[in-house]
Amino acid sequence: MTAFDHRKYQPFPPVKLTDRQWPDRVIDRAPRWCSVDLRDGNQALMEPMSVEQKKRLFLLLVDIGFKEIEVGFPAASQPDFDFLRLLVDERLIPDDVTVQVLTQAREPLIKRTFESLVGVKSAIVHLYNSTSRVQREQVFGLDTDGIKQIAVKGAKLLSEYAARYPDTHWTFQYSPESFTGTELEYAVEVVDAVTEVWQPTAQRPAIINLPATVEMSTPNVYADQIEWFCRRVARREALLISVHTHNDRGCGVAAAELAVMAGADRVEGTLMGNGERTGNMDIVTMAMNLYSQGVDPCLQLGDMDRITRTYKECTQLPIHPRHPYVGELVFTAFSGSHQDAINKCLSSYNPGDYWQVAYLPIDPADLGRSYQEVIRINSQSGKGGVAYVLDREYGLQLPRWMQIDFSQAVQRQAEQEATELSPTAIWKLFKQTYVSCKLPYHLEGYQVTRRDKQDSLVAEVSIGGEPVSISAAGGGVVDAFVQALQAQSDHRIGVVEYSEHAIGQGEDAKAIAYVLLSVNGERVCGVGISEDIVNASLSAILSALNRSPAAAQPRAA
Ligand SMILES: CC(=O)SCCNC(=O)CCNC(=O)[C@H](O)C(C)(C)COP(=O)(O)OP(=O)(O)OC[C@H]1O[C@@H](n2cnc3c(N)ncnc32)[C@H](O)[C@@H]1OP(=O)(O)O
Ligand SMILES: CC(C)C(=O)C(=O)O
Repeated sequence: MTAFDHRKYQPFPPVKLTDRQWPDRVIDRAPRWCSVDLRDGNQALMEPMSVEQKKRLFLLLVDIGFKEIEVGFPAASQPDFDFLRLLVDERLIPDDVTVQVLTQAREPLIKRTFESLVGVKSAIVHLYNSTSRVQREQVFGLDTDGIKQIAVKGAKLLSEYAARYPDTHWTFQYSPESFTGTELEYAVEVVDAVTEVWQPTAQRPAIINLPATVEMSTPNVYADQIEWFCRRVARREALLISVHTHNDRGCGVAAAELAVMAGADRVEGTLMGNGERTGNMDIVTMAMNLYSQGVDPCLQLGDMDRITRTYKECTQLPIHPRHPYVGELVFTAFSGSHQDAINKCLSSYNPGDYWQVAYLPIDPADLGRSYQEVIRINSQSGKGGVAYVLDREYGLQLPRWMQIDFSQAVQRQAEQEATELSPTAIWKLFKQTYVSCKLPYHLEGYQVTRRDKQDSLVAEVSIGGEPVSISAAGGGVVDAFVQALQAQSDHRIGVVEYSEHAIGQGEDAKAIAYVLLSVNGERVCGVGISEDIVNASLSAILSALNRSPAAAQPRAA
């Protein structure tokens, strides 16, 4: 028997709900969001945030548009208490933002919690106690009644203390902590007992938060739990059902999404999912998921650079490069077929169209990211990606046959170096491969005369170091030059493909010509770049000849 013995664990029991409604629902508007970065996120940090860091993160959360922010557990620590006082004393809480604070159901802690809130215009006091079987039996050593009494006692204390501070608009929140490990009938019983004390109304609702304190099942089971609870709980119309999921199984976002479909009105979570163990539900991901479905997330996430910078500075945590929507690499494709598809979709996308770009679920520009990073080149890349980089960085529009030719050189180089090739390295390789090869053929000068739709060309070419004058007439200068070269050598030379365009604009503009020659039946590409298009075209032909093994042995007459 190995230590990895699955019989140690038991499956999570399904919820008996045969007429569940949530699978057919869609989310068509954002839930009420509550950020718990400054509490649940903070309590999970190796070094909890300083007051100064908390202030910076709070201001960011306000700018993002959170209207409910859990700012701490003020009775638990002096920095949390001091931070709340700073928010009040420096008048940092906007009128449309409600701060939330967490407390256990113990009188000294509740008393201190209310003291920390003196002078706040509006606040949510969040009371919790664990209700799960494991906690009842092993942590608290109490039966179901004993645990319910903790909640009821706490609820009464909240009402009593709130009455002492009538200048603040109070909202009460209760969490049957470890809800996912609590029998549903019992969770309803405890919550009903709490709301019996508070007597919430539709005008003055209480928040009932149903946490997946530990994620214990697949998200559909959590959704069943939420739908079941919403159907059975008393005073449903006077309650805001909130969910607070953790990510132990990696499904924190999915669980919150399904829970909203199952009837939750409100979602608690943190930026980038920081929080206990594998983290809280990631609000950025859930909000961006909504956005990518055409639903307004009601959070301003466009300045993602500021969000990630502040997050990293305040939490001292890195962000994984593949973190949904936010990671450094999530808008980057290295692989060839992805690059090809992205390149094609981006070139046919017009602003105002629905976003339909393969492999990019959202427009990187919406998060302040650039198209620059979309395609990067390594040994997994293909011609489309290389062409995209050369176009984006250097204005080159490689014809397809040229893309195929050059991508082989890129592939070889990427494999040799076993690393990513930067745009500069690709450009250097392009010039080395096509433009800088000046032996044995080199163009020294030329003269063209056009008469009766015929170009007569006289060109000075150095062949293997020997200056040679060649001449011919043809339908165009390229045709004339090829004929002149052919007459000069033993080789059969034909132009299979030709393409040209300008690079840049104005005085600095250059011409680039691409050519695919057939030399004794063998295909070879060449490129010429020059201030003038004729020079570029002739140089492209010589570049191809220089690259042709057959023509590498010229017969200079
Ligand atoms: C899922 C969550 O994230 S819940 C939030 C968790 N966050 C934190 O704990 C961070 C801040 N906490 C703290 O700083 C401390 O725990 C404090 C200051 C709140 C309390 O510290 P202590 O008084 O030393 O108690 P401790 O945290 O060990 O609590 C254990 C005691 O409180 C009781 N208790 C725990 N939770 C609750 C609760 N919600 N309501 C009432 N009593 C509770 C336990 O039964 C235990 O009682 P016992 O001493 O009679 O055995
Ligand atoms: C206090 C509660 C809501 C909590 O943080 C949790 O259950 O994870």
